Amino acid sequence: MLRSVGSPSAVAGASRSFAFSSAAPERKVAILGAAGGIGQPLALLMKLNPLVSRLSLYDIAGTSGVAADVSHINPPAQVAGFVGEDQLGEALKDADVVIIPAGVPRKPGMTRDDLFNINAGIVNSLCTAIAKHCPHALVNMISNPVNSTVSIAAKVFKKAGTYDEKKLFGVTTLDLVRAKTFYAGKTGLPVSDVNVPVVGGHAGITILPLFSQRTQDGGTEVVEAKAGKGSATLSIAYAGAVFADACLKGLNGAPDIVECTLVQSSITELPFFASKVKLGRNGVEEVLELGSLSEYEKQGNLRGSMQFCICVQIHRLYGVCQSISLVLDNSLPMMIVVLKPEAGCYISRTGDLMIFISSHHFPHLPRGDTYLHRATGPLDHNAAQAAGLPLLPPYE
Ligand SMILES: NC(=O)C1=CN([C@@H]2O[C@H](COP(=O)(O)OP(=O)(O)OC[C@H]3O[C@@H](n4cnc5c(N)ncnc54)[C@H](O)[C@@H]3O)[C@@H](O)[C@H]2O)C=CC1
Ligand SMILES: O=C([O-])CC(=O)C(=O)O
Repeated sequence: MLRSVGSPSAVAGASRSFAFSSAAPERKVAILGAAGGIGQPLALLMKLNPLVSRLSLYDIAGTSGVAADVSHINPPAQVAGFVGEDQLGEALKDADVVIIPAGVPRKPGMTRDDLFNINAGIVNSLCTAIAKHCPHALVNMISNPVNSTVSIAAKVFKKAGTYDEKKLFGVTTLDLVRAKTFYAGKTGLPVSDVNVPVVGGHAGITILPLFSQRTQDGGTEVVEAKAGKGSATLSIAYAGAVFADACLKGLNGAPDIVECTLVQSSITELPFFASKVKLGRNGVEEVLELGSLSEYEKQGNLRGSMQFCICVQIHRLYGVCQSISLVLDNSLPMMIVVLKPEAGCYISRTGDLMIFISSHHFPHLPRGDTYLHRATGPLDHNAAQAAGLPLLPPYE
């Protein structure tokens, strides 16, 4: 571990735009995955934030160098680097806000959901540690697929008895940042005059900006431009810093802090939905209504919601599945799931590949419980129950 020596701020006005008040209470922010492509510039931006008094940088490797480097910047936040699981508890202790960009980014040709298997495990173990060491912290989830990793975090916190729906956020701020930039670019308006709410989730058609396809495809645009060297890092570091700043302002009691973010919500039929949220001393103060939508937006919302439903199903399957991918068939989302062998015995007609969806796309897959009184079809009875999924109708 490496600790830096804090010095009084010699850089007057350095990135003061993130500040709310110089007489703010002491706040500790922890970044998990701090040595990565996002983690490093995010560490820099959080060091510049005068609302941060302690900055804790955690990763499985490489944080000593990042912490040493960032600690030399003048704003006064104390920086500490922590490496490896043994130091995770200390990294998290007393944190007010935990930001999680830990996990693998996608490569060209991949969807965010292709990252599920690896990142779900990472998020699972980090959230288990958060529940133990800083159960009251606000948690800002950046790791993809955000639509599912937020659900996994909720599940871990519920299991630990620490879940507070007001304190868990999927960071969708980059969608807003993009929407503002693209809209301003198109209209010639100053970006500071543009405000485009983006609702739904953070993947493809689940991202519902109110005007532009480009925001939905913004992530893919960067993935392709980086040609295998990762996904957006600098813009999401900026977006993550903007959102964390809003969280800190809310915690400190600043009035009227509203950001779009993915939270537990009852404004649609989905358990988690990104929309405008008022932030306060306890995290979420109010989830604001969507307001009126155009016909196009309503349609987008429907399609996005359908895909998002599948993300929710995925999170239920976590633990019994070996791999999951999503495909779009005639614009309808379909989930392809390969179960872990230990999830139960099942006879698969297509190797280990099982295709199903919770709705009516495949109503007649074989199941076998009518005559054999046990599952024999591709969707094993026990696995389905473990995943909390409805059983499919018997084979006819
Ligand atoms: N929410 C959003 O808007 C965005 C999300 N992302 C997502 O953020 C994630 C990170 O992206 P990058 O920083 O570019 O990836 P990266 O590979 O450059 O960095 C990830 C870091 O996570 C660390 N890590 C891995 N396992 C860990 C563990 N168990 N504990 C702590 N740290 C661990 C790695 O050592 C690495 O330093 C990806 O899943 C990416 O898809 C990326 C852009 C935007
Ligand atoms: O597209 C990706 O893989 C990373 C991401 O979430 C974004 O840039 O919005």
